[in-house]
Amino acid sequence: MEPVRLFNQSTLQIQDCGAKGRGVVTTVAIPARTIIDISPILLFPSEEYSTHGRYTQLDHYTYRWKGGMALALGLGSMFNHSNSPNVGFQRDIDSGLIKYSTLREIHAGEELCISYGPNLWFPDMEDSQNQDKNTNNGSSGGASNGAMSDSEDETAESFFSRIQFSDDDDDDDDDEDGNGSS
Ligand SMILES: C[S@@+](CC[C@H](N)C(=O)[O-])C[C@H]1O[C@@H](n2cnc3c(N)ncnc32)[C@H](O)[C@@H]1O
Repeated sequence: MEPVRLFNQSTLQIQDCGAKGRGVVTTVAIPARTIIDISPILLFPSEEYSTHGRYTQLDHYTYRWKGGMALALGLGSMFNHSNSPNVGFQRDIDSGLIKYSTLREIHAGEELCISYGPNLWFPDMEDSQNQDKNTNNGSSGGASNGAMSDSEDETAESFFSRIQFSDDDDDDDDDEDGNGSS
């Protein structure tokens, strides 16, 4: 593999994003179509993932990948979901990397979000109905909310089909538009 230059992330920070848990926020404005991060991945072969990984915290963090499931190391695991994402991603299967780029101009202080696709496994806190519920219940929500129990009875097959991050080498252009659903 050729050496890959990574990015200085001094203008991005991880912070508490309320009911969504931690998220990535920019401290400066970023122009559209700017690469903001390149995350190397750790590949879990399909069998290992279906036997072990899916029963762990990885269940919240992995991307579909050729031959299994991939954990993005670094920022790639920290982007929350939005139905109107401001960041797209493109997988480089051969190099084991995911490249993240802005889809539009982003203002200082904005959270950077990708689209996980249509089949979310948690109540989307960007959805105003869920925000209301969260406020009314006084629930903290976030990465460990009860939504995961909804998937406990799923088969491995349905589990793999509900994970949003893009599944197909040929749909990288879609990913760039933030619509990299399976
Ligand atoms: C890849 S992790 C993102 C980082 C995570 N927020 C954290 O604190 O580690 C995905 C998890 O973040 C939470 N999440 C992401 N986007 C969300 C959203 N729009 N609404 C509610 N929860 C969200 C969910 O719990 C999901 O399983």
